[in-house]
Amino acid sequence: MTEIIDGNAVASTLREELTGCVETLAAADERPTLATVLMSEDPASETYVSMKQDDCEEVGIGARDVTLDADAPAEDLFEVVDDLNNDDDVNAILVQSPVPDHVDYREVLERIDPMKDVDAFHPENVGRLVAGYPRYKPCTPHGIQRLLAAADVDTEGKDAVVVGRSRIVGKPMVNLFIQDAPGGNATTTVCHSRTDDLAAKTREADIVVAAAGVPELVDGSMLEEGAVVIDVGINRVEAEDGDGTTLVGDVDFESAKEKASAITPVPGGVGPMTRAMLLYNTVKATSLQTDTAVELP
Ligand SMILES: NC(=O)C1=CN([C@@H]2O[C@H](COP(=O)(O)OP(=O)(O)OC[C@H]3O[C@@H](n4cnc5c(N)ncnc54)[C@H](OP(=O)(O)O)[C@@H]3O)[C@@H](O)[C@H]2O)C=CC1
Ligand SMILES: Nc1nc(=O)c2c([nH]1)NC[C@@H]1CN(c3ccc(C(=O)N[C@@H](CCC(=O)O)C(=O)O)cc3)C=[N+]21
Repeated sequence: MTEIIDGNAVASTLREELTGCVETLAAADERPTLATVLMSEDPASETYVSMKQDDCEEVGIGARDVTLDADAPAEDLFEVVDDLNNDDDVNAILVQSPVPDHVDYREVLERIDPMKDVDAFHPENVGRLVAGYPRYKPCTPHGIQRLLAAADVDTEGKDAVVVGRSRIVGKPMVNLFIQDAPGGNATTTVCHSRTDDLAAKTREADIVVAAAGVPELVDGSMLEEGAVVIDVGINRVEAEDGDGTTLVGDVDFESAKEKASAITPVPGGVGPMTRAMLLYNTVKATSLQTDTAVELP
């Protein structure tokens, strides 16, 4: 039987556990606060940001939301980041990507206080991760590690193939998989758009993480029997019946399910875990900044 890994359930348990940490911090008068910054009129970005705010409310984390016009000057965004950096009531900052073309996202990321950088995209946090002593683990790959653990998948000694090498998913996933730490010690191959014969690579894998942004790129014919399949893709495509749009992953779920021993669905797989790990990092950030000990789940 193929296990369908329930990201909503794993995320919900984690949120419940984090509520206790938030209470501990609040009792010390240090209730965590996450600021999200949205500079986009993209409906998907608006949805994610509002979901993050609902999550915060559920676990008792304070939410600040800053919205900027997509055509505002880059300086406005820099100023918002500076103000949030200097605001002692804000523990965590997330600037939703993508930002408009006239804004250099790299400059934004370098400006965020690394202690408040709960995405873990600041070069200091990336460097720490690569060097093997992460402060914050990037939310999506960290969430994937938690999903694998919840499905009793031991990564040690396994062959993992990561499809995609982005800053947000592929690269940090590779870095977590190759750490000598729980959830790591996998022998890891990273594939991208110039990879020759992707199917030959994925067929060698015990664990496939698909994060290419290409609808249903990985299908059952590209998998070894018994592989564990993690679908990161969130692609809104036209519904097959021509009636509106529907969400599909980077994996062809139906054919992949026939081969996989365990697989994440879209929606309800990696997405909810990304959001839960953001709450986790916000709690961790608050604990680090205030020297208030919490037992992170
Ligand atoms: N569930 C979640 O929490 C999250 C989901 N996502 C989703 O995950 C997907 C990937 O996101 P993101 O990493 O930001 O995307 P990017 O577009 O930044 O990166 C995509 C990566 O996939 C590679 N790629 C593209 N086409 C192919 C192909 N045909 N074969 C092999 N590799 C390919 C690209 O290669 P190259 O570098 O050569 O261009 C690139 O490295 C998207 O659907 C996104 O919406 C993203 C973040 C969080
Ligand atoms: N600075 C920054 N940090 C991010 O972490 C970040 C970002 N920018 N930009 C965009 C991507 C994408 N991302 C998702 C988070 C949750 C879901 C999620 O919860 N998805 C639900 C369904 C969503 C829906 O219905 O549209 C699910 O998969 O079940 C999806 C995608 C975070 N991102």
